[in-house]
Amino acid sequence: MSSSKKSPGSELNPRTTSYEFLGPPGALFVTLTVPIVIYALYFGCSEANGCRPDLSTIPDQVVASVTNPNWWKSLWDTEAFLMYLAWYAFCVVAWAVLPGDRVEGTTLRTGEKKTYKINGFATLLLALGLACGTIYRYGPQSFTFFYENWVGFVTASIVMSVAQALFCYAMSFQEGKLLALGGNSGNFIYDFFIGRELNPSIGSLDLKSFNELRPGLILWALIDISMMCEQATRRGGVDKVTDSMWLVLAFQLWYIADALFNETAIFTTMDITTDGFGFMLAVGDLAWVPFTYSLQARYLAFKHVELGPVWTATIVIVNLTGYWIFRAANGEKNDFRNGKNPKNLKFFTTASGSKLLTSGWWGLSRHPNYLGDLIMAVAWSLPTGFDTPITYFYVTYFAVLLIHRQLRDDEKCHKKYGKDWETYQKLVPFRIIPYVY
Ligand SMILES: NC(=O)C1=CN([C@@H]2O[C@H](COP(=O)(O)OP(=O)(O)OC[C@H]3O[C@@H](n4cnc5c(N)ncnc54)[C@H](OP(=O)(O)O)[C@@H]3O)[C@@H](O)[C@H]2O)C=CC1
Ligand SMILES: CC(C)=CCC[C@@H](C)[C@H]1CC=C2C3=C(CC[C@@]21C)[C@@]1(C)CC[C@H](O)C(C)(C)[C@@H]1CC3
Repeated sequence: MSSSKKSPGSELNPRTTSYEFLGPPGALFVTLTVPIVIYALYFGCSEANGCRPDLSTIPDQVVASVTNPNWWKSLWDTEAFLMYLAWYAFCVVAWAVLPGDRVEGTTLRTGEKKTYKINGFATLLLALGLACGTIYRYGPQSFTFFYENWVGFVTASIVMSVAQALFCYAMSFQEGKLLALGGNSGNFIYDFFIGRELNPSIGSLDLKSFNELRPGLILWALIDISMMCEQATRRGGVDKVTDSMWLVLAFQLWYIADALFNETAIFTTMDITTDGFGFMLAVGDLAWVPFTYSLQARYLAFKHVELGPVWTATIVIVNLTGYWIFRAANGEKNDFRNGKNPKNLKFFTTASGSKLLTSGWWGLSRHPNYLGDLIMAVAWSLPTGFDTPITYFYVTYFAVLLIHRQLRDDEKCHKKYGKDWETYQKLVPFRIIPYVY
């Protein structure tokens, strides 16, 4: 920490009195549902069923697997678990040894600022370099292990998420910890899910930002590459990979590289400023992102969709439009929160002293960045064609997540800015999509 002003006591760590996610039952529901959905997307969208599961047989299949006392053994793979641990260790070692600037985050309730090491992009380049080197030297068939051992890797990442969430929950009871305002209800299920401590760390390694940007996000890139290799192996070479697979790979790698290139922009997001690090973020970062966001690439590994130039160009335009809105909006807010206003945008000064942009992208809606992200989500699913709705799961889930997130953020800002937030809502009436929502 860069300066010490107040040490966290009960006045800085008040009890959480209002619940989100419908309280402990909702938190328990999401805790159990997220791992189930990750497995269900794998079994429901498989090569065997062509990603068109026969819904009438699902109840019988579920009963048959759950009544088999050894069902859990089919989810466990020691080799995949060890490989996953090696991957996680690689990310930690890369963070420790690769050079990177030390950058301060936003000001915490204590008046302090945390310092973060910025070398996520270098870690991505190293991981991509090693993966591409392996594929170049030994061929695409040497990099298909994620496709072949999918379930084992999913289980490994879920075990890691549970372990980290439990560890952080236990450590949050140590003296002097700054807690998340929303994660200190006293109810284990709820606080474990939301995250009790705001910024848990081991030494100078901040677990929340590390997990959000490195082991899960970079793994997503490697999984996509592995899916491309699976398709290349089946089709007889990387030069035979379909245009649809190249599009998904290019769009998602670009998104991941963008997040890591703009690593410091994460410090003004809700996850870092507001949420604790609990099971929600741990499983979201480590399991959900790599194994559900790569669904389109996994589908294309076994279903070889050819788009042709017109569809390809159309989808590229959709993705570029989304990316332009997403990057410009996040850039405007991030610059502004770091005391810069290069476009001379209009703003509104609240009684708290904090300012809110009212022109540029942030004058069009209260979350223009969500709109750009959603448009990109559509562009990532379109290359899979229209044979199955399951590859559009990401678009549907993401729309629900962003609408819910917007509601949570509105509530947070209302608490923070009071009447000024209502004035701001009148100045910028649309929530996400200008003139629509
Ligand atoms: N791919 C994925 O799965 C996901 C991607 N995302 C992306 O992450 C990015 C960050 O999202 P998120 O953290 O939810 O939200 P935002 O980046 O929109 O941050 C919200 C915060 O910005 C500040 N703010 C709100 N309005 C203004 C304004 N007019 N001017 C200046 N500051 C303002 C407020 O904080 P304060 O005033 O306190 O500074 C508010 O709490 C988005 O691009 C989103 O699309 C998010 C979730 C999942
Ligand atoms: C279902 C479930 C458990 C959901 C938890 C939500 C998480 C999956 C998402 C919460 C916020 C996220 C962000 C990104 C990935 C998804 C999660 C972790 C993000 C890292 C993706 C890349 C972007 O450029 C980003 C850095 C802006 C973004 C930050 C928020």
